[in-house]
Amino acid sequence: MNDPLLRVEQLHVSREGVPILQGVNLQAQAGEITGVLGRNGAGKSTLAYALMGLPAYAPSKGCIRFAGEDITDWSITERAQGGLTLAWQHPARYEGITVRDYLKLSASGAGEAELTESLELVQLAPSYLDRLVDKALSGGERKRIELASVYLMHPKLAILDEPDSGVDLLALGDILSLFRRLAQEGSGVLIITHREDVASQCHRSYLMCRGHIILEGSAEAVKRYFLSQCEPCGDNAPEMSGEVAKRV
Ligand SMILES: Nc1ncnc2c1ncn2[C@@H]1O[C@H](COP(=O)(O)OP(=O)(O)OP(=O)(O)O)[C@@H](O)[C@H]1O
Repeated sequence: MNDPLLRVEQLHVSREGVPILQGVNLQAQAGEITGVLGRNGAGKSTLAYALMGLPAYAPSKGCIRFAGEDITDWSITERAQGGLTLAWQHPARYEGITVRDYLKLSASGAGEAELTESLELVQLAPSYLDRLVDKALSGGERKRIELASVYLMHPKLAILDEPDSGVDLLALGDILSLFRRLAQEGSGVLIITHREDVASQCHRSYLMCRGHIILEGSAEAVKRYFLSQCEPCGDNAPEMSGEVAKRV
């Protein structure tokens, strides 16, 4: 098998002295959608921020290899220039900038037709190009615009942190078809989600629990395990030991 686009090995990340990720191993391939499924607090966003290179999430141990390079010590800018992009769980507002100009930050050479097509893919009318990316846009509209900008970037790897958050009115199928299209055009897509119906659309999935990857396998098998085993466990959460995920 080809070297994967992304290979994470034994990643450990702490926040203010508290260990959050504890030996995470995972891979993502170009042209595929990979899912990381887990309940609230499992460590999914921490993983996304560590992959993107946010300084507060620098790993204490482990290695991130991307497109054949060890990027563990690369800055966010270097990772972005290398083709890694993150769509945030809660997209930012950019006061005073139009949607057109915001999208052009992702694809400076894009013409009007390309910008309009990217909005169509997230079910927004072309008239949104003239709107401002400010508080007058709903959270769901900002999220769709952010997803359109990720599409326009054609990144090597798009990391999508809870990509459906705030988009209740947008049929899940619409955003999933956007991700499928990104993958068909050659990007790797890493979806981070607590929704098993989102994860079930991936080519492969990982199940994360309390900072560990506990299971990897086909999206359907991981979903089945999640639904049958992963009740919210609160204080009764199992102690994690060992760092090798079960394969299903
Ligand atoms: N600065 C911090 N200090 C201590 N614990 C932290 C800190 N930041 C995050 N955590 C804890 O790390 C765990 C993982 O957080 P993270 O946001 O990565 O989870 P998540 O899986 O993305 O959750 P959600 O689905 O709710 O967004 C949580 O228990 C959280 O409380």
